[in-house]
Amino acid sequence: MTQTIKVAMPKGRIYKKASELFREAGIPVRPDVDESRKLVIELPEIGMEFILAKPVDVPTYVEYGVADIGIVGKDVLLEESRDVYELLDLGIARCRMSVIALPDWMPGIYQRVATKYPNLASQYFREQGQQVEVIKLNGSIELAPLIGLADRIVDLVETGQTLRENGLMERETILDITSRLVANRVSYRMKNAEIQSVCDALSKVIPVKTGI
Ligand SMILES: Nc1ncnc2c1ncn2[C@@H]1O[C@H](COP(=O)(O)OP(=O)(O)OP(=O)(O)O)[C@@H](O)[C@H]1O
Ligand SMILES: O=P(O)(O)OC[C@H]1O[C@H](OP(=O)(O)OP(=O)(O)O)[C@H](O)[C@@H]1O
Repeated sequence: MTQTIKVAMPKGRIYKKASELFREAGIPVRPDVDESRKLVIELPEIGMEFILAKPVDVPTYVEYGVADIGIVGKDVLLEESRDVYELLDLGIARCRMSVIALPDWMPGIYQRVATKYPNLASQYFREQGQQVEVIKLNGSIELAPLIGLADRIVDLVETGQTLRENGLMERETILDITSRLVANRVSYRMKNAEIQSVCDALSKVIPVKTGI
């Protein structure tokens, strides 16, 4: 007998691309989450259930096994350090994590860095031998150097539009990012055939890397 697979899907910007990928793989997830407030979507006809979560919480749901698999950006996966299996690079929501500053930024003795990713940023600057104070923010990170909260920021860059419109410069790239399919360790053993078949279906429709 096949068992139901619970999937933690990130709401927000990844949802559209991830749901498109599922539909291309023959799994009929609803294309748009904005029109409804329903957070659990059951698809008993194909033995799947979708949980719509805040992106940063996806690894938590998967680690605790309330979702068998989930979709999450590599940025969040590394920042959260949850105990999950990374199964597939889905090639969607491609961007990079970079160190960013105003054009006149100069290295100084006492430096502050603002970011949504305090763990990754602290590790990066430690490895670079740079002593910095990391300040955690939850969004609009590019504001921090503009209004004097921080000297530099660590944030995501996709098109570069946010940097251009705020007169900021990318100094170094830390990491290339895409969304990943992750699995709970126990589910991966107990529901292996079902998880593997989702994996196989998705891997056939992963977009080919173009550019950046
Ligand atoms: N500009 C971008 N281009 C491509 N991918 C991005 C971009 N910004 C974020 N991502 C990816 O999408 C994921 C979710 O983005 P983000 O954290 O901005 O969430 P959101 O969808 O806006 O929801 P929330 O703000 O509620 O967390 C990130 O973890 C990252 O992997
Ligand atoms: O290079 P771009 O194409 O301009 O994309 C980069 C921007 O996208 C993300 O912000 P998001 O839209 O998630 O807003 P927030 O982090 O400020 O909430 C990221 O934090 C950058 O600010």
